[in-house]
Amino acid sequence: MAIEEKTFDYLIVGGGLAGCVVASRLRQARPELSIALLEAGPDESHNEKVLKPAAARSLGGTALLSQYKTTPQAHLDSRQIDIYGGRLLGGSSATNYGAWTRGHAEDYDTWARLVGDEKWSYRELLPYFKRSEHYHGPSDDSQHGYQGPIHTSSGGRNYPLQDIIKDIYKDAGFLMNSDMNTGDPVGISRLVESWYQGERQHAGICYPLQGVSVLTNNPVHKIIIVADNTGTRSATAVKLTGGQILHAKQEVIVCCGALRTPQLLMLSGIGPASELAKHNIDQQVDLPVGMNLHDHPTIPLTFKLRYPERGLAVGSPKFMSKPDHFTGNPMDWFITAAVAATDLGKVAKIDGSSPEERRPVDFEITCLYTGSQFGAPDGSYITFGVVCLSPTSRGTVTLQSNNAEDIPVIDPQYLSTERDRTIICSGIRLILRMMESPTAKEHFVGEAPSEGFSQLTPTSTDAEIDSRIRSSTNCVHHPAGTASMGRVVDSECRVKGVNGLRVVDASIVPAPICAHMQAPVYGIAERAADMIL
Ligand SMILES: Cc1cc2nc3c(=O)[nH]c(=O)nc-3n(C[C@H](O)[C@H](O)[C@H](O)COP(=O)(O)OP(=O)(O)OC[C@H]3O[C@@H](n4cnc5c(N)ncnc54)[C@H](O)[C@@H]3O)c2cc1C
Repeated sequence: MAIEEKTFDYLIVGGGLAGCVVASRLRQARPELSIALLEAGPDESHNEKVLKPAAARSLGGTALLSQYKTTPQAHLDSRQIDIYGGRLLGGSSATNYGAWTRGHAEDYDTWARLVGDEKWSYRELLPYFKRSEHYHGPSDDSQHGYQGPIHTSSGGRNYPLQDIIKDIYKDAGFLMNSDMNTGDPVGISRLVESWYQGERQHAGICYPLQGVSVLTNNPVHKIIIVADNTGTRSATAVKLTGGQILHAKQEVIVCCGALRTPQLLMLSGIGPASELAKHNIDQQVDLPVGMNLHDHPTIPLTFKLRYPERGLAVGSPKFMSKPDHFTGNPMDWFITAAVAATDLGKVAKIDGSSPEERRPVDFEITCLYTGSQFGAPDGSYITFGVVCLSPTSRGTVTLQSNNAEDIPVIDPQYLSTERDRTIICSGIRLILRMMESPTAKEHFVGEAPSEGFSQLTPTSTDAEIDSRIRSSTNCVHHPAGTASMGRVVDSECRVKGVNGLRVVDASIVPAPICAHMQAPVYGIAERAADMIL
């Protein structure tokens, strides 16, 4: 696309979830501003694969979903794990699975404490969470917004196994939580999604961009930083991979997501000296860019249905004949929980941590009414997932080369701490125990491992479970923390040591949030837009 204008008030780099929110809010509040939103990928907002939940499964393998591979993971049998990221207007909000969870109030209060600024506490962020959502659920003005751009709902779910799964969870002692998005997600809650009436709600279409110069298919290669004669550095422009330069009168705002934002900062000379030197990049500012990568690892466990002919899961003709089964994810309930104190005691003995160091949430159990480990789903299986929501493992994003189009080197160090391995192991043991209940036995035959694995049961040894963890853990694509607030940006999202440069996206989250990341990032971007204004 030929770009007519060369100078804008704001240059927003990355037209993903956060970039669209910031561009839209700045323009709505101050229509006189000239704003360019520079997105590496195309605008495919009305593509069926983006809009419809069933078609969205075929986004994999297309250019709209970048498939990043991690480095071989030492604690996962040296496997390279796939992490996906959307590369189109709307970013990962246009390619994600649509789960809408806010996390625990304590996550944000910890964040506020870490950076010494109450603005990031749950109480202070709440208006921004509310501002982003249009919740189609019970009325609770104290916790929810009903006029925001993103329609969220848990309605329309009519899956045949919903009561059975709920009963299994209740029999295990978990209490119902009627609304997991109030700052306390603990318990059994119904899935809330950003699929609404069978269509994806994503930032690229839900946040109006009229009046913003949306420049798609325009990857940015670097931010141009100039120093004045006092040594003060300022971001003044960006250089596109095609060589063109666009100037910013006020600010450059980087919103490229937790894998690409650190890459762009380093390509621009912001990062650790040793890393930049490897690629002959002159250092502008020494900041720990690319450190502190955190993500949520997960492991699937598939169970075989006793009566698949009843049409209980994806693939069975009876299940497939019901159109309302495809208006969102084929799942109903989440369990959100902390690991048992006894399990933490075991961790404390190994890593020297205090067993009293407890968090309100360590993991989540999901249950998808589908299973595909033997090829295409045939309606015979369902799949539980254990997601480690409060990992203590931290990894890095570093440079592969000094070309913005190359994929950075991603090393999340999944399950590198005893605590994280214990959390996953506890979740697996919980599922195995729950599936021994009389209700579960009536409906399921047992765990159905893929070829080459032995079946897990409640009597499986820790070594057997550990072996499964190493060979089957992957991730739910929630990377964050690589331009961490407090270390790389200040509590106003400004890059330390460079005027006119901010980061607003999942990169700034300093410590893991017990949530799927889109609702938090919408809140963060709303908060940041207000700050910039
Ligand atoms: C497959 C998948 C499933 C997920 N499922 C869920 C879920 O169910 N629930 C949930 O809450 N979260 C989910 N997530 C995570 C969630 O979508 C992300 O955490 C969130 O979108 C992050 O927002 P962001 O603004 O930080 O980055 P993104 O939304 O990823 O946006 C980054 C944007 O920057 C662009 N960009 C990158 N580099 C450049 C460059 N050099 N120049 C110009 N543009 C650039 C990219 O193309 C992209 O559009 C999922 C993510 C994926 C990928």
